Amino acid sequence: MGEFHVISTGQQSNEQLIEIITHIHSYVDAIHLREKKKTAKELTELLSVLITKGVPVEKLIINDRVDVAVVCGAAGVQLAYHSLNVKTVKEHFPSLHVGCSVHSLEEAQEAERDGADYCLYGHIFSTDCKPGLTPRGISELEKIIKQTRIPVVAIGGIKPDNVEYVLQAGAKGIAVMSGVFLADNPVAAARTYASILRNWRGKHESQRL
Ligand SMILES: Cc1nc(C(=O)O)sc1CCOP(=O)(O)O
Repeated sequence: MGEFHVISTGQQSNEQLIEIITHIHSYVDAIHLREKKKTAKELTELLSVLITKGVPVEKLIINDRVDVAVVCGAAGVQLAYHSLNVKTVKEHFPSLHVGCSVHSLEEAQEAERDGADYCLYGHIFSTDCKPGLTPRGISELEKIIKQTRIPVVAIGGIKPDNVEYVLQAGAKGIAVMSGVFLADNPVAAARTYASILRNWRGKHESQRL
């Protein structure tokens, strides 16, 4: 409970990403490199520098590029509808942590059947990253969580003041893009989310004792 995923925007240079990620990795549980415009070569160079600078491979998740994830020893991949399918990736790379991006109950259940380790479901709240699309909202999130057995991480418009709602709905965690990578101060932003998640975990773990 209370996992913190951050997702790169695809709008930043390797230098900017290195600067941000080397300063925030200790506050987060997973760093998704969602760099659709970067070549395999640019991505592997980025990963190589991040790893050399001490970013743990266990936290590195590569969006879509199974080849890059495997070659660089990243912990996982995040697959979308246009990616290799979850089942194929799991068959070939059983030790790779596989997340699947889903937008409906049917897709979440399919991801589960195919062996995904978790799914990212969104977008929950309105976000500039999905202009013109209606957000799915908390009650849909809750419905999906109740009807799937794999962990559901909530994405889309997650800001410090709405984190609690998605956790209350039963999400395994949150995934944040602009709230961290496009913040004026990404380190302070990451620290803020991490602190909210830590408080939430503290409160809920003590309630279970
Ligand atoms: C990358 C992505 N996927 C989504 C989905 O619904 O699958 S929403 C999204 C963007 C999330 O950005 P922000 O945290 O800035 O709202």
